[in-house]
Amino acid sequence: MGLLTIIKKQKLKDNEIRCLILGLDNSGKSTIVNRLLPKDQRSTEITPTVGFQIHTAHIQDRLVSLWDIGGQTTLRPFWDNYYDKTDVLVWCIDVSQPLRFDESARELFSFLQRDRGRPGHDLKLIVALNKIDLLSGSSLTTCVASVQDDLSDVAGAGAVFVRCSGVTGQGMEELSYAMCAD
Ligand SMILES: Nc1nc2c(ncn2[C@@H]2O[C@H](COP(=O)(O)OP(=O)(O)OP(=O)(O)O)[C@@H](O)[C@H]2O)c(=O)[nH]1
Ligand SMILES: [Mg+2]
Repeated sequence: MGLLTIIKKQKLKDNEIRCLILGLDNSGKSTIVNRLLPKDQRSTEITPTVGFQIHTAHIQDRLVSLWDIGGQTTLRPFWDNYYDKTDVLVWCIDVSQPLRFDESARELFSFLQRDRGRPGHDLKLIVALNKIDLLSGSSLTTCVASVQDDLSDVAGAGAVFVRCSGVTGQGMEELSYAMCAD
């Protein structure tokens, strides 16, 4: 391999972001990841993730590896394995399911227990308030306020909240920007 090729590869690597997408089952993680991919690489059908899937995409001029891990109860003990090398954690939550907000907050808390010094330092935490297309008007306002209330203490002051819909694509630009902004 020539020196130029090595330098080019290193540059690409330096610019790479490792993004971990976690959250409860059915919150829409894989649907969001699918939306972040170029149109010709998107799946037409998303099924519950058993284990994990890794995709790589150019987002906002950065090379991003997207680690999409299944959220079913039996898979959650394995989440820890992915924490260490993560640059950006996208915590996905279904805003249309207020009955699961507590469970989501508890799981995020427990996950961050691994190393609470990281968020806001070498780990960017983004909370994706997904499925906003299922709510409108005052119910959307109420649910978003409630979920932010439940999660903001756990997520910490530096966390960024983005409203989005993996199905309609609303808010995906903001999510991409939040993932890649310095
Ligand atoms: N209306 C609506 N439905 C969504 C949205 N995002 C995901 N869904 C639906 O929610 C269901 C679950 O989506 P997935 O992307 O498989 O959820 P997941 O979080 O990856 O689930 P696990 O892999 O089991 O952890 C699917 O039927 C999706 O079509 C959204 O923004 N709006
Ligand atoms: Mg999935």
